[in-house]
Amino acid sequence: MTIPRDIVPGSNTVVPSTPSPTAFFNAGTSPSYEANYFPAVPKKQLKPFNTGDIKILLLEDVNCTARELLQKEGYQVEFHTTSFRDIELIEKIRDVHVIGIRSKTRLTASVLDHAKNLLAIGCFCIGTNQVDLGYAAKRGITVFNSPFSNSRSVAELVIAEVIMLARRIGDKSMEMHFGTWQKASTRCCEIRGKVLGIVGYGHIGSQLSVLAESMGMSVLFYDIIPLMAIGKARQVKNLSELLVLSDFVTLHVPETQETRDLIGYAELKAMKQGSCLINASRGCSVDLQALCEAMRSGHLAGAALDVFPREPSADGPYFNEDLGRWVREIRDLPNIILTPHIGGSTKEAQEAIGTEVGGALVRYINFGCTIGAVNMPEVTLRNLAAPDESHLRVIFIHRNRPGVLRQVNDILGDHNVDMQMSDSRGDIAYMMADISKVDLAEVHALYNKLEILSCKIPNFLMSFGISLGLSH
Ligand SMILES: NC(=O)C1=CN([C@@H]2O[C@H](COP(=O)(O)OP(=O)(O)OC[C@H]3O[C@@H](n4cnc5c(N)ncnc54)[C@H](O)[C@@H]3O)[C@@H](O)[C@H]2O)C=CC1
Ligand SMILES: O=C(O)CCC(=O)C(=O)O
Repeated sequence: MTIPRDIVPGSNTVVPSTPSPTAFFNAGTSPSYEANYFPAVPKKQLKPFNTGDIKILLLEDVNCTARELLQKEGYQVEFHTTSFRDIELIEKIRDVHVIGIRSKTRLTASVLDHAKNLLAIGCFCIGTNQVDLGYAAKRGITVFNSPFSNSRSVAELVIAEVIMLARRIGDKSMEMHFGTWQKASTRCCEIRGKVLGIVGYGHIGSQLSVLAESMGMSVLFYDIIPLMAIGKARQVKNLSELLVLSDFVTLHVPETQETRDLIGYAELKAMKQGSCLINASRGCSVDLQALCEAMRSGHLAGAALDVFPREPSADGPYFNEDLGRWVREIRDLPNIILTPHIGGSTKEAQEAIGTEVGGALVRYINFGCTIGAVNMPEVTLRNLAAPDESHLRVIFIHRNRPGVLRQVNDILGDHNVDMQMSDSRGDIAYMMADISKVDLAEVHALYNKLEILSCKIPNFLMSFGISLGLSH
């Protein structure tokens, strides 16, 4: 078993520091980012570890606000504009401590098994369906996302699409690009007075509801939970009722077992003759074969798709049959707006996401704070103030079993436990404690005692705090 290096050469600070699954920090404050969060406390100067040793891999063109924020902390940041497929991803993820992705990179259990040092995953988006959240938690890997920074952008795209479909703008524009002046506007209508049916009335659905009403539409929504309707919107009892009554149906549900093929043959048949379908949630929610048939038969007048069951991993001429036979069929249909998963891709949204997720990662890496995590209990402690040099922050991620805290506190008990917080989420519990009167020489012993507790999350390589300490 390895033990943590405890002294930064030339300084008197404790190094083993990162929070997975047993880690130690000098409790205190971080150089830059943290100042915004705990401004009132006279800060104890903290250098919890050599931030230059932290390796961060950012994929899928994560916004530069995040890159800058992470670089400013001194981390090593490797940046790529694309996502990677499994083999390449496995190579890349092997040694990094943090990976930042958007919606395309699939972090399955088998990929995560190769990530020997991984502490945290930043999903720079809303959806987290691309990550095996449960498995990550079992491995002590904390996952963060940005729950609503791009909601408005998606809602605005959808409202634009409602108008474009009503006026068949996609086709008109295409004709003009090919040199055809065709002024006929049969089957074009205003959206005022039409019914918008929203499936999933969460952040995006409810924002869209406000926009749609302000443009004179009537809004119905269906959600699996009872929700307060905004304005004059009305919640309907079931999906069928919504489908029968709506002129435009738009999906804003997460990817789950229940939302897979939510709209198939039967649902499309139930939709009003001449109505339109919009999907900017996840591709697997609509059976595309059924949609193509409904469009070809004229039952549906139009559709807008921003998401697809399979999407290319890089930009380029890849929206072709390699993704599936449905691509050809869809590309050939009239009045269908196709966009490359850009619902959340605005300057405002991406900057906000970069700052939010980047910030959450910094707080986690530097302080073990899990606020904003989607697969771990949310735990934080206030900072210790100057000038006490003998404080240590202990993070212990463990299985949620009776008696664990007693064991842990037996070990910490020779010191003063200034602050402690513990919370659990399912089978995983997260304990953070700030202890004082710790001699640096005692850190190894403390670490070793915690390390052998059977309830600790098994970590095949003893994780980052340790390997960082001893590997060089
Ligand atoms: N196209 C794009 O670029 C983007 C797509 N998205 C997708 O949109 C989804 C929704 O985003 P938010 O509104 O922020 O999520 P949210 O979590 O705020 O709302 C989702 C709503 O769907 C409801 N829901 C869940 N299962 C349902 C079901 N079977 N039937 C009806 N309602 C159901 C939930 O109760 C909740 O109210 C995300 O999960 C993501 O996949 C999000 C952002 C950008
Ligand atoms: O912008 C992206 O890459 C993904 C947006 C999205 O689908 C999400 O936020 O869930």
